[in-house]
Amino acid sequence: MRHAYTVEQVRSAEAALMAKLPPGTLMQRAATGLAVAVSNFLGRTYGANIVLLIGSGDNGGDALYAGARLARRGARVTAILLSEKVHAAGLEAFRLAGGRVDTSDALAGGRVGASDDLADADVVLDGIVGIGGRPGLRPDAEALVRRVEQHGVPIVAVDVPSGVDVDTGETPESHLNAALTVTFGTHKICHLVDPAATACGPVHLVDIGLDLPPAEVQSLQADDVRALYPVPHGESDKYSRGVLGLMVGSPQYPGAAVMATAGALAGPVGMVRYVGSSSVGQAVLAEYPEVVVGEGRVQAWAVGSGISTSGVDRDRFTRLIQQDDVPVIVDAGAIGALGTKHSARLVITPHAGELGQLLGVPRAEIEAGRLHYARTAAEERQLTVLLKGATTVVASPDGTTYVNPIATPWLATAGSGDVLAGLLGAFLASGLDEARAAALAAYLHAAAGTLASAAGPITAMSIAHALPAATRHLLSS
Ligand SMILES: NC(=O)C1=CN([C@@H]2O[C@H](COP(=O)(O)OP(=O)(O)OC[C@H]3O[C@@H](n4cnc5c(N)ncnc54)[C@H](OP(=O)(O)O)[C@@H]3O)[C@@H](O)[C@H]2O)[C@@H](O)CC1
Ligand SMILES: [K+]
Repeated sequence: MRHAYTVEQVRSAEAALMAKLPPGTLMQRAATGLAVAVSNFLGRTYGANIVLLIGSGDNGGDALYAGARLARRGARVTAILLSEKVHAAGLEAFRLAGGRVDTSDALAGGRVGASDDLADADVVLDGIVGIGGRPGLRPDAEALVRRVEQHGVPIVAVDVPSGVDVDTGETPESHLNAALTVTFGTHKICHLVDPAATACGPVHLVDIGLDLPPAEVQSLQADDVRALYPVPHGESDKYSRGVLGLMVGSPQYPGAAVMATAGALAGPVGMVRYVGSSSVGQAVLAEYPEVVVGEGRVQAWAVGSGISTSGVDRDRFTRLIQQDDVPVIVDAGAIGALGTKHSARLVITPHAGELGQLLGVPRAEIEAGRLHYARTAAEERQLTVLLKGATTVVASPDGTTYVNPIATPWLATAGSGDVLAGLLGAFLASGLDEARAAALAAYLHAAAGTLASAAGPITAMSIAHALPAATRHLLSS
């Protein structure tokens, strides 16, 4: 599991550890890990041209100490100071190691020399601001960063890409985009949550020995998927593996029922029941003869994919969400049919527009604050939210939050959400709790999309068809 923490949690863990160690130990651990990561990124150190952008805090201190190490190993390292006040001991160590300080009118924004340094750089280290910063780049920093981008020089962000909101993953102001982020002690929320997560690039974690409380945000990794996946055993039968009821698809969108069924049958479920109009039932049977069409006992329901809100059978839906023994996935049109009260355990699977409608918030605001709004909806409505998007967020009413680590823009294809609803239903019917079922489904759906897209553009059915191979690969690796 990958865990992410708030700045406050990181600061108090750092303070507790620093109290037990000689002064400066943590920064030296951070700087050593950073220098190694930069060397690995470059593939060489001797002779490399490295530029440091240095802000006023300890983030700049990390970069200066790492720069000193790289200079001692033969790199040509130049620091551009963005503040009159920088980490004094770090600057001294940097100078002693042979590091150069670019003084070319740096604070006034002229930067003739800085421009030359940047044009020749193999990499730029962003030590402008770390977890102590406010979102946004100041004009000086912004001008330099844009120049780095113009020269096409890759940026390694120290701890976090400067400008992002560390605790929310939001990017309300200008920020930089890193080719690699090297962070210390633990992941922070901006490393996992978009849009900031995209700005981080790959994230390399340097262990500095922090002792941390339970995490704010978690992200499943391949070994978690292996541990959680309900693999059938010798005593399993179709009922104990779980029966999923699908109330999805409509005469207008019969394909949604076929795609949700495809997703469900590629999951861990023992049996799928279809309940709905006979023409849609026939379409499902034509593709999947193993489906049982008609009423009967189920361990979970998936409702709403391929049904408009006006097409939802309100009486039936209200009864489903007022019982308390069978969890219900509420997708697409059914999200719009949700009232304020329910007794069943619910998982809603909106995209940003649907969540916006539910909360009365513009779609763009949801996109910019995905974590916040997923959590708000989960808490206010007392249900689990799987918010679809480039990075899928799962938030449950008790605060447990997962962020899907795999993003593939190819997943944005018609019917992809129907496959996901079916797959999620399969995990829920197999007995997993809502948050884990949603996190697993999002992970495998994205893994299957990634696998399928290796051969080019994908359709929803190709995602479903790649699910068994993606699952097999994960379970056997
Ligand atoms: N603590 C530890 O044990 C360890 C910490 N470590 C490292 O320390 C980092 C945190 O250091 P930190 O607390 O000094 O904060 P940091 O982010 O460098 O600077 C904050 C200052 O920047 C300024 N500023 C604010 N917003 C800004 C903006 N948008 N753009 C530009 N400037 C802005 C503002 O000062 P001002 O300029 O306003 O006077 C503010 O005071 C952490 O990320 C990690 O790298 C590691 O060594 C591991 C051990
Ligand atoms: K930084």
